[in-house]
Amino acid sequence: MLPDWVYKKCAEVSAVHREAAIAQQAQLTKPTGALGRLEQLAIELAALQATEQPRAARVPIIIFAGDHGIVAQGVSAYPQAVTIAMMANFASGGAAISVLARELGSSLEVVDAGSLAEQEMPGIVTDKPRNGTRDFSVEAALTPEELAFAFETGRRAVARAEAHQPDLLIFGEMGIGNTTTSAAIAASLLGMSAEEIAGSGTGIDAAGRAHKARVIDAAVARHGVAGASPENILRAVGGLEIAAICGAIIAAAQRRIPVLIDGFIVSVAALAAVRLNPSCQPFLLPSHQSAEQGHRLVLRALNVQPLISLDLRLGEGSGAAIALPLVRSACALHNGMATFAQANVPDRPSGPAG
Ligand SMILES: O=C(O)c1ccc[n+]([C@@H]2O[C@H](COP(=O)([O-])O)[C@@H](O)[C@H]2O)c1
Ligand SMILES: Cc1cc2nc[nH]c2cc1C
Repeated sequence: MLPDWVYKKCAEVSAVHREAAIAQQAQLTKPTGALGRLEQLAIELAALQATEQPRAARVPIIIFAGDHGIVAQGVSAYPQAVTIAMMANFASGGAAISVLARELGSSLEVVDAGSLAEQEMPGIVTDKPRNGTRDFSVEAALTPEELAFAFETGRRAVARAEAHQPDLLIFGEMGIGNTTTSAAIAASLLGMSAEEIAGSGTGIDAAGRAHKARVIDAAVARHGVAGASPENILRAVGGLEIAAICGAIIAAAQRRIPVLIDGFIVSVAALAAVRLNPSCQPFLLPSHQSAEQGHRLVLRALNVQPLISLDLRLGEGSGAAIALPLVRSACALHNGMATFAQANVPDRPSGPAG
């Protein structure tokens, strides 16, 4: 159902560079382990990038947008028209991620992966098989061909980003209704009830959340996708921007480009990517834990620990962008600190007493 490249092995993580980075960390002028998880981050990045000097300088941001037929069931606090309006806001520089991209010196590309926009929009790449998904409470969201197209959309975006020689990539998303879609995918992949995973998204109340969970559980049962293959889950209850991100993650890992994972929706796309192609797993770097209820469960399933937890629930790649300076600090420390020998600082004595 999906293109062959989706299943091709991702780049090898370099054990040689991991060992070299571990040895380098041990020589830096600090008590062993004193930089905590930043040490691990630098070591993993060195292994992923197969380099002695891990880098997080060039980090293009790509936002994939899509609309969701499921909004007809009253599952979002905001009108569907926000998706297209925010796409224009990203492109004209007024959205949170636009500000963060400028602050970080990152390029920002907006891809219409499946919004309801009838026409091409200025400053936005249009690359979609249809306008919006079907309402998955009544029929499958996508055809197999539409799903395959969305994966290619993700791969094409990564191929364009390669021109910037990225050290890392950040993928963001925009799509009113996409926390419902993501919760349906996550519930199906994890074999859990929507009650455990569905959150308040853009801000629905407790009654709205209970309704959202019922809509999801009924749809998962209707399509019979609890515990099904990721391909069937994405076709039945998926979203075009989510499938595009899934393809983009695999394509990035195949090109040895680590990805800083954003919030709930991007993490669900990452979980589907890992289920489709487990060799992309090491290339997923955590950023933040979103306020969306199910994010903790999805991060646990991905086996990653978030760097920060600031109750963000914006999406757009904003959590990853906010966490990027920590990754940059980890690299700068790894590459720039003096060793005990260079600085003439006495190291801890080796042996049992040391
Ligand atoms: O990234 C997150 O964790 C996150 C959590 C809640 C909401 N969002 C954003 O809000 C939109 C989806 O919310 P909703 O309520 O319409 O499903 C979508 O555009 C996401 O970018 C994002
Ligand atoms: C205004 C607005 C901005 C967003 N950015 C990402 N999701 C969003 C949802 C809304 C409603």
